[in-house]
Amino acid sequence: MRNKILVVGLGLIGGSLAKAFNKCGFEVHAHDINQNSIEKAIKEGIVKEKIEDLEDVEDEYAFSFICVPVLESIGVLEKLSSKIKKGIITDVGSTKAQICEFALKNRISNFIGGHPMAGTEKIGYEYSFDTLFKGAYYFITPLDINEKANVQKLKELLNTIGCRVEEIDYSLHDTITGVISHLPHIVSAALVNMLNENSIFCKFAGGGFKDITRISSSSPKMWADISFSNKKVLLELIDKYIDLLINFKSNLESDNYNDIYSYFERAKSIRDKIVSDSK
Ligand SMILES: NC(=O)C1=CN([C@@H]2O[C@H](COP(=O)(O)OP(=O)(O)OC[C@H]3O[C@@H](n4cnc5c(N)ncnc54)[C@H](O)[C@@H]3O)[C@@H](O)[C@H]2O)C=CC1
Ligand SMILES: O=C(O)C(=O)Cc1ccc(O)cc1
Repeated sequence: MRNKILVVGLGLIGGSLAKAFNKCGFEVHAHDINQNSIEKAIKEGIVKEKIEDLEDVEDEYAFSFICVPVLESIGVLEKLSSKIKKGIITDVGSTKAQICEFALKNRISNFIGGHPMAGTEKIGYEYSFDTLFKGAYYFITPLDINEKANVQKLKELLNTIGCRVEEIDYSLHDTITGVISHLPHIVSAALVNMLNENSIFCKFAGGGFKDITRISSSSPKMWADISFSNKKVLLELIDKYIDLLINFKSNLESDNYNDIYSYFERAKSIRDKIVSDSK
């Protein structure tokens, strides 16, 4: 049991975890509704066993990772928690309040929420790679019902694949990721949605446009799920964002050069600091 890991959802994140754990000597079993990714992973020697149906899961895993889109995660947790009683169940979902509140309500004390702050705009196992989490922040959101020893075990596992683990309250997590990840995806998609596929705008879209819109090539299912799962936070953030634009618009209308200058100056200084601090 000590070296067995189950991955449910063998896409970009599940596949990258499977590859990283396999490299560290763990035996990985996997379940996915898409058989192609599992078969490829078995051929590559990344996954040892395919789990056809979650009803058949044995209580033999030290860790089970739920790596499906967030609105699917609770259903998977419900099934897994009826089978896995000894090992730790965790997830990688981009939102944490919904699943943690489900675990609290149902007293699933072996569930610890998680979220790697690493990824790409690509979808599926074929784009997964074993070093995705190396040096990346990885949030975990322990609950009062969790055993401290289990939280420690999860941290140690994540450290072995190179993650910088940060413990955080699940609700604060959703506010932070709303600001730095979820709202930017909505804005990025809005900029692209201002064009239409054949327009002359697309022809001339250059480096800057491609930089700010790279993430709009991400999975629509994943981002629709995240939007609904973090609805309350996002509704507030969208209002704040609209206020910023309205303020910019009114400064432009009234030829207020100084405030328009300050808008860009403030953004440059914050952005430059983010980049230099992360070096
Ligand atoms: N893509 C990214 O950059 C990041 C994603 N996440 C989170 O990771 C999770 C997975 O995302 P990705 O790996 O990017 O998506 P993905 O689309 O590459 O992989 C998801 C996999 O889950 C499978 N799946 C879907 N529903 C299922 C179900 N009910 N039962 C079993 N398998 C099911 C799909 O067939 C697919 O193989 C999401 O919750 C997302 O919020 C977290 C950090 C970064
Ligand atoms: O491609 C990118 O830069 C991302 O934004 C990756 C990402 C997507 C979702 C997450 O919850 C965390 C990271």
